[in-house]
Amino acid sequence: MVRPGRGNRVLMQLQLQLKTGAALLLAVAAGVSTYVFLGYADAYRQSAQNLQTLTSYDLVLKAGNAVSAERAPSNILLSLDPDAGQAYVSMQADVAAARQRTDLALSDLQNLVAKQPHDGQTMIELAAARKSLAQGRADIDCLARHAPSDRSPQDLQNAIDAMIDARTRLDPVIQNFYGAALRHAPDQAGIMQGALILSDLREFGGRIGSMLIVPLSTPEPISPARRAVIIDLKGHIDQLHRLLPGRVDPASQGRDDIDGMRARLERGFFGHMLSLIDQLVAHSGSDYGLRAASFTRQVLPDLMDLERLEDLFMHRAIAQIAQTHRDARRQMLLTGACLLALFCFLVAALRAAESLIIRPLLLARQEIINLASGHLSRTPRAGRSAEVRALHDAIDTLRRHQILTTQLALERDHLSEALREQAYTDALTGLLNRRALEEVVGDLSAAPVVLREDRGLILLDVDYFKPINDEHGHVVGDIVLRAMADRIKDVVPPPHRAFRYGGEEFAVLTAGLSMKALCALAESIRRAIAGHEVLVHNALSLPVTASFGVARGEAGQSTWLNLLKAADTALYQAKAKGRNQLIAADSVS
Ligand SMILES: Nc1nc2c(ncn2[C@@H]2O[C@H](COP(=O)(O)OP(=O)(O)OP(=O)(O)O)[C@@H](O)[C@H]2O)c(=O)[nH]1
Repeated sequence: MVRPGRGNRVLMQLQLQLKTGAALLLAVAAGVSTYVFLGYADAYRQSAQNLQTLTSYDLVLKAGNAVSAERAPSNILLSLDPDAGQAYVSMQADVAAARQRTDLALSDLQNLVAKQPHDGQTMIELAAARKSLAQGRADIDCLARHAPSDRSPQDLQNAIDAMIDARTRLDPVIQNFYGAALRHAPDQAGIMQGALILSDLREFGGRIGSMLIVPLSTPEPISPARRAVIIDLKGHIDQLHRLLPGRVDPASQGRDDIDGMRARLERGFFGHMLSLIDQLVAHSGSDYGLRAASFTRQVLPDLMDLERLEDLFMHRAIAQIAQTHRDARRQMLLTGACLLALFCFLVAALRAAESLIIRPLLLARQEIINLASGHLSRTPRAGRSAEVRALHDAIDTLRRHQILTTQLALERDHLSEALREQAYTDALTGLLNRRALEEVVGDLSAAPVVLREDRGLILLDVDYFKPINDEHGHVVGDIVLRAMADRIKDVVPPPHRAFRYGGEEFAVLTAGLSMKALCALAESIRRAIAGHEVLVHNALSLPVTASFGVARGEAGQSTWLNLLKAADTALYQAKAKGRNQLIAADSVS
């Protein structure tokens, strides 16, 4: 039995399961991808912040170095005579260039501090540093305009101290940025600390040199106070030297990388410069053999090496963070792209499952239902996969079988109908036979059957038929019988029915006719028979008559047996009365 509702539900459930499965898969994938994506997004955001922090830290170190470095050309200028000509003018230009670099670095730093949420103290310290720097520069410019002999040692020292003070004012600013950088990029702490140490070494080395400018310029012995400062600074330098990271390999001294610079520092700053200072301190009070300008020029390359190494340190740290930043961005984009691709794949898979599986199954199911319901024509199909094609082949086989079965059933019905007709038809006349009448009347030997509706029965028998047979033969007799049947057929209208009752005897069974109408019908038959001779062939035509017995039974009162008896008796009477006439029986019980 076909159950369309259930089949539909199964397919709907399959569709729902597919969608639920895909949604679950997508949710899990989305969850995992989002987790990974957020991780990379966080790393991306963090690395961007770290990069910003390190860049800012680099900026503040550069500003500190610029302030420290500005002292070298200033110190040389203070040891030159304004009448020295080109050397003086050239050094003035160097000082101006150094000041420009310092101003630029400080402006960058100030802009940075203004943008970032640092405490107001940083701005105050920065302003104080600029103020000291301006003071130092004014003092230097003032002193530089006078002949060396007119420059008092104290004024010189004041100018140098103002420049040192400017750098000292920057220390808390640098510490602030260092602390922030450590918090944001703790994995770069070693490099950042190394850079800070180098910046401090640059400053302390510069300060020792500055402590010697006045004695070398005057020249005069190094005062105990200056000596104490120099010893203190050397102590700091020793401490920082021990903390300075990096492997010292003399073999790498010629290279420009971190190891090369580190090796050069050992030989230059920690070797040559500190030895030179020790020598000058040891010669205090005698001839130093060196003036301030040449001293400064000798130690300047060692100090600049400190700056270069610091640059290398910071560059490496920034490059590493920048790489992390790029990696995080790439991974973030990759994860996002994978998530999108997965989403598109699942949607496409769902759509494909719907068009390649669900829809073909639904259509195939409908086609099977149609076949089962007797609609044998092909319905629209979908799907090209081998499995669906196999299903369609199976449906086609089923259709062919259904068509064959239907044809066989039709043929069987036709055959049954033909057999049935044959069984109830008289072969000679084509009228219904006696068996057909008995089918209506029932078994007369059993209990009498009362009529369920008004019935009329006309029995007619051909008169003197035996002589026809005898005289002309049975073939002619058969022709006469067929002619009788044709005339009866012509006269008896449906739904009344005519039968060949046996031999040369016929019966007409009517329903719902009154006795008068019944007699009129019998009379019509009689006239149709008696009115024209039967044309056997061109040379022979035979006059034929028949006798009629007519009876009528009423529904619920008469029985079939009595109706037949009454009609038969009436026929007998008609024969007896001379034939070619009809006799109507009395009411039948
Ligand atoms: N040719 C032919 N003759 C048949 C057929 N069936 C019965 N007969 C003949 O019909 C004849 C009937 O004759 P009867 O019973 O003596 O009746 P009748 O000669 O018609 O005389 P009444 O009926 O008394 O007028 C018989 O000779 C049967 O052989 C048939 O199918 N074909």
